Amino acid sequence: MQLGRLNHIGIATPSIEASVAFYRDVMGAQKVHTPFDLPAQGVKVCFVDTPNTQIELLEPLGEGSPIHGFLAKNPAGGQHHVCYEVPDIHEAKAWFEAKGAKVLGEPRIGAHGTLIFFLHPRDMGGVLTEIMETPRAEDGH
Ligand SMILES: CC[C@H](C(=O)O)C(=O)SCCNC(=O)CCNC(=O)[C@H](O)C(C)(C)COP(=O)(O)OP(=O)(O)OC[C@H]1O[C@@H](n2cnc3c(N)ncnc32)[C@H](O)[C@@H]1OP(=O)(O)O
Ligand SMILES: [Co+2]
Repeated sequence: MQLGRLNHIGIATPSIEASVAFYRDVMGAQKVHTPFDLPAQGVKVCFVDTPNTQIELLEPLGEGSPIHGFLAKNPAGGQHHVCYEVPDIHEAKAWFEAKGAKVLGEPRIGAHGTLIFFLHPRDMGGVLTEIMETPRAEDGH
């Protein structure tokens, strides 16, 4: 398996609106994308571009959101996960399983429209890690 680029850093927040204002007005973000809901993943998402990657702002969506647990421990929000790209999601899943890392659930469609999965933080040096298949040009993402 070949580790690709850092696609995004996931930041949990109680308010995407407030976080957008912070990244725009304090951090000088030049491009803030339109927020959108991902009900299947229990999140509202807003991407903020940086020159070499993206910030993925995540607000809980619905009772079962995985963000609720994080915000209960970190009410102001905080760094939630990192996401790396791979050329083949199924090859990557087999790779990490062979390394003994716990893959959380089956690959599913993520915020960029390609297959993703998560690796448990305890197997990743304490960092919740998302693996995402690199969008192909024809995917338009
Ligand atoms: C997919 C759409 C979008 C995209 O980019 O495409 C997203 O990124 S959506 C992001 C939100 N979705 C997820 O996070 C799914 C994967 N997450 C999970 O399955 C859970 O959050 C899990 C298993 C990481 C934690 O579950 P839960 O919160 O119920 O368990 P605990 O609170 O008991 O935590 C267990 C253990 O893990 C530590 N932990 C929890 N969250 C994190 C984190 N974000 N980063 C690092 N460590 C984390 C927690 O402290 C506990 O550690 P322990 O030493 O046992 O106390
Ligand atoms: Co993510």
